[in-house]
Amino acid sequence: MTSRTAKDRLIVALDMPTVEEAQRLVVRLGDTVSFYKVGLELLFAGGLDLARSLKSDGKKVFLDMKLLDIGTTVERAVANVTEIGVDVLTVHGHDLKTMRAAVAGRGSSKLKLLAVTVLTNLTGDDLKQQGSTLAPADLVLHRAKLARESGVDGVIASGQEARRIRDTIGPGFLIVTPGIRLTGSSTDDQERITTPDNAIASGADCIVVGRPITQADDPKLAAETFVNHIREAELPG
Ligand SMILES: O=C(O)c1cc(=O)[nH]c(=O)n1[C@@H]1O[C@H](COP(=O)(O)O)[C@@H](O)[C@H]1O
Repeated sequence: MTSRTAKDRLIVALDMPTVEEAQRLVVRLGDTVSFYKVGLELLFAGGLDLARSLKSDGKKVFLDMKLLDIGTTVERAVANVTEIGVDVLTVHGHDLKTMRAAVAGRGSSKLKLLAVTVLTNLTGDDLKQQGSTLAPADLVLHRAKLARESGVDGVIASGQEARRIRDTIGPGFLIVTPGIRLTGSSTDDQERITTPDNAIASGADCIVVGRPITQADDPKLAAETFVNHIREAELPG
């Protein structure tokens, strides 16, 4: 996650119903994509085996489990995840206990832990329903500070919040941003979206892209387009 070629900064979310479909997509994407996210949908359809096989093919793998439970359970679950040999794991960033338990469970392994701040499909009204009086950007920043304090490696947030997180917390703290869309494309069920260019220019380390690539007529071309946007955003000035 520390390498910073434009290609390594694109994480493709393999949100697909079956491992076979995901494998076909990985073959089509070939060398264009080096980093994959395996999340809840695929995890309940044999996704862990796919995660292992992606690792043995030299890809980076992000296991998106969004863990949230009592500390003992989180700690032991994360300890078991370290045995799988993936690169990144998500936990919820709601409280210090969960994140500290994840850090304890990671032990001395190289597993990177990312805390999910406020899901990118949520708005201020959704937060009010949850009983929070904070605006999404303020709650994200609050949770990013907790995440820093807990010892996890970084956060998942919208690109809209990346600049504030980077300015407040500084370098060396990972910011990974889903909810990425090219200008004019469908937002699907996402709310706090940004373009890849804006996310990278705002200090994001990596962007997560699912449907704009997985459901594109030409997924390889779509992935190349996102890598090009990252590259352009990296250019000085
Ligand atoms: O943890 C995540 O990866 C995540 C957090 C978040 O706040 N928002 C979010 O969309 N995601 C994931 O990022 C991916 C976004 O997919 P698309 O909207 O299809 O690009 C999905 O796999 C989501 O599960």
